[in-house]
Amino acid sequence: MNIRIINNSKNTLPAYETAHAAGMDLRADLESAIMLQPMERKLIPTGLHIELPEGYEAQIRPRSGLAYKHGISIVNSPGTIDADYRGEIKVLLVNLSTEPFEINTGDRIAQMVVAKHEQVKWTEVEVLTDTTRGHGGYGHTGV
Ligand SMILES: O=c1ccn([C@H]2C[C@H](O)[C@@H](COP(=O)(O)OP(=O)(O)OP(=O)(O)O)O2)c(=O)[nH]1
Ligand SMILES: [Mg+2]
Repeated sequence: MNIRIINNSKNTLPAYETAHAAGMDLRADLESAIMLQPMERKLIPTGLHIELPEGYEAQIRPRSGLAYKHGISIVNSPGTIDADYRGEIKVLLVNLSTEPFEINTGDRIAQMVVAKHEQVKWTEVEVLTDTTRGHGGYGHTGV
């Protein structure tokens, strides 16, 4: 599918790194390098604006390599880009390690998965259909 995009950064457009990748890597769009101190969070600009079709969302997810090697994650993971959002896509990074982490413009900081979603209409009732699970949850089948 084609999606309209504005790229106000000097970075290449987000791209799938392998043939069947689900996510496109997003790159930081910065005027100068940023340091993320331990437990600090910062909203990182990408310079990108997109026009998703109705019925689609984009999810902003952490990259496992950055998470494993440097403790870099996303506070609101997965971030949600709504189809009617026209603002700049930003990534809310957090440094969960004990070492400062430097981010430079062009660094691949997150990945974006475009997915279909439903919008539901509620049918309000007094009783829900019974199931074997019922109210069981939070490990009620064992750990
Ligand atoms: O990681 C993110 C999450 C959100 N957004 C943008 C796109 C999204 O459509 C909008 C609103 O996000 P969300 O609904 O998660 O935030 P909110 O706190 O509910 O704000 P709003 O009241 O604007 O919906 O912010 C981003 O750029 N990056
Ligand atoms: Mg919202």
